[in-house]
Amino acid sequence: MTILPTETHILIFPFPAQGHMMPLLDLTHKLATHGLTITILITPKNLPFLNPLLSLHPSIKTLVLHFPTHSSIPSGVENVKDMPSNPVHIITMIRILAELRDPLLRWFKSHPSPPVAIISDMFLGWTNHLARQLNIRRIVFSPSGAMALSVIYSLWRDMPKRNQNELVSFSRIPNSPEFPWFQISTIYRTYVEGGTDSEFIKDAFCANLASWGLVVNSFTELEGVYLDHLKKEFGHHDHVWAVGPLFPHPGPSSVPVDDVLTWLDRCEDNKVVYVCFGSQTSLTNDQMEQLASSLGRSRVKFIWCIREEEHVRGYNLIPSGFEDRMAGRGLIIRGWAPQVLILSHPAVGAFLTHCGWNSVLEGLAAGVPMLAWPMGADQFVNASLLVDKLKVAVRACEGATTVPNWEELARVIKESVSENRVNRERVQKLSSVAVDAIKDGGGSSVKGLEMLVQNLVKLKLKSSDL
Ligand SMILES: O=c1ccn([C@@H]2O[C@H](COP(=O)(O)OP(=O)(O)O[C@H]3O[C@H](CO)[C@@H](O)[C@H](O)[C@H]3O)[C@@H](O)[C@H]2O)c(=O)[nH]1
Repeated sequence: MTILPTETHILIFPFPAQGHMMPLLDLTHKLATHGLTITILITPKNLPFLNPLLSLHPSIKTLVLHFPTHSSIPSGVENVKDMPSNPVHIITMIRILAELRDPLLRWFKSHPSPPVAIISDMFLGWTNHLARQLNIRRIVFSPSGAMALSVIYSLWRDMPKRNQNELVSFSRIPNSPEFPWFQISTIYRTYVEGGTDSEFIKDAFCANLASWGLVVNSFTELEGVYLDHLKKEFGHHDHVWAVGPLFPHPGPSSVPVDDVLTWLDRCEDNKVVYVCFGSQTSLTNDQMEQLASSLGRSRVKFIWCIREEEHVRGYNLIPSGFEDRMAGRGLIIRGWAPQVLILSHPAVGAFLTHCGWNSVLEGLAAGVPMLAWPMGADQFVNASLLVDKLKVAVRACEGATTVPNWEELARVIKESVSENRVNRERVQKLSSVAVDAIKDGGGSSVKGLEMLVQNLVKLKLKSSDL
């Protein structure tokens, strides 16, 4: 019996944070291109994020479920981007989404041809329990890289405690990485044995490990050793698929995209520093002041994207008069910048980044050397991959609360666009490897995606046999 991809129905369940949603939506686009029948679970306020995807694939259905209410999430907020940048809020978001379990269960039970698998974000581990109850498969989607995911899994499985030398060692992971305690993800560091939220999160990560499959936004040529490690840890060797780099689809920008590109067109190649800390991170006003001083004194051209977070005082304040003083030399974007377009412009010579995994992949794919300022989550692991292993970045600063010294930062920024940059050639080589990985007709991630599709179609075949 042959099953067509269109007869295979899957449910996509993104976690509502830009850095998690956007790569999963690109994966969804690729799965739809392979002909699968897809439903995406979304809450009302996040629905507009699907517009670019739905206009490309009108056949994709949405399952819109009301966002659960919670005393610490203001009414109307349904996405991490609208919450203050604090890991506590992410934990609340992870916890509260589990309340969608019952409505989701009812939807499955009433659907004439329900999905045979759920592909859900790694922050939605509870969906594995639901999938078991429904006798279907759950596939974890990791928006983080394979090295970072190896560290995350290792933490929740082995539960290392804070020790005297403040160093956590991961001896089973290739190259035995070690990280100081403060660089370990806050979600793990704030774990309290027996605590309701903590035990829920622990159970969710263990459920990820027990899931049927794993899709990673990475590619073999970049993280092969860590992908192999995950395959061993995961137990199902052939159920780990690397499909990256995945990219965000063009969405709304806070400034006219043409204005930004025209501004860049007027700059010399490789001379502009692009500064952006992702969709969740805000700088304190002290950090803003030092960063502004270092950009100002370094005399480089720059684009600085600053997250808009109107409701939080003490953050994201641009020093008075700075913008006027920098007119012509620096472009400040408040809100959302067209990051992928900026990075791929030849004028951009360096990227000061918090090392969120999407930014890392976008910087690599564009062949732009990076200045690493990891702040939290998986970013210290990503920074160590970039700086120590791949040697395509240098350290600029580290820590969410660290106030950099402007002179030191100005020096690093200035050097990043100087003539004698050492790591530009290396990152440009990696860029072509990244592009090859997603090239039709043999790219490693294209093959990964095909294997994933085949496995999903086989699931339908098995369910039809029952
Ligand atoms: O003005 C902006 C700001 C961001 N982006 C895009 O937003 C994404 C940001 O993702 P990422 O760089 O990964 O940062 P975060 O938003 O901080 O992502 C969270 O999710 C990532 C994936 O798990 C983790 O690696 C990070 O540590 C975590 O903070 C990227 O695609 C950017 O291109 C824009 O297009 N314009």
